Amino acid sequence: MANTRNVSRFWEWGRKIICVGRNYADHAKELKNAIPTEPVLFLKPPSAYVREGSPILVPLYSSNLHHEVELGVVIGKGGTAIPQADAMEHVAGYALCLDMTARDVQDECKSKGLPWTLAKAFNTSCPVSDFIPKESIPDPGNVKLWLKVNDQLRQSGCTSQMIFSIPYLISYISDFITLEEGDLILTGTPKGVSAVQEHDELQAGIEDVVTMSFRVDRQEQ
Ligand SMILES: O=C([O-])CC(=O)C(=O)O
Ligand SMILES: [Mg+2]
Repeated sequence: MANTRNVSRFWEWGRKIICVGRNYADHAKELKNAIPTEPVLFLKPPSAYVREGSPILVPLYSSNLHHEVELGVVIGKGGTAIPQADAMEHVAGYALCLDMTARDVQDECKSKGLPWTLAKAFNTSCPVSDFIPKESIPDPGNVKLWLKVNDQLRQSGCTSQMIFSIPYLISYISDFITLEEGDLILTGTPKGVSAVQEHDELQAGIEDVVTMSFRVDRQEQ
């Protein structure tokens, strides 16, 4: 069994954040991306974490910062080439996460064939909830996620819509990138992504499990 106690403050561990993109067909379509035939991966550094009480900062170089609500999977036991059948033994728990994305920068990177680093990995690009012990989400393949901006519902989806399941993702990622205790996997966002502005209030939740809220500020010059 994974040791859930150790990683309950996983954001302080300095471990990697592995993000899966285009894992919901409805979101891939809204951004006019093809439905992937294998997982699309990118990384955020641990400096991207932000916790409730601190604001999400719009980077100086972006004028189109988007929210993406996602289920995060916290790794409790590391491994390489983890078989799908064993994958859930490596999970300590979950977190509600936002994959904040400078969409204008990402669009430019995409058109130039450049990596998404400044679009996805800037400071405060990964707001996270408290740690959610594994037992609190018995079926991570069927949880409802939602996000509101200033009390207006923008995203509402269910992890049952994921193209690649959590066990598949853990197995796939660990073939190439060794997973370590305290790593976080962001499993992709459902449709409804949209822009946020300075002074907006974001509220997000996993139905019946957790809610969190963040204020948006502009980064100081
Ligand atoms: O930027 C994107 O659209 C890819 C992504 O992170 C997601 O689908 O969650
Ligand atoms: Mg995302």
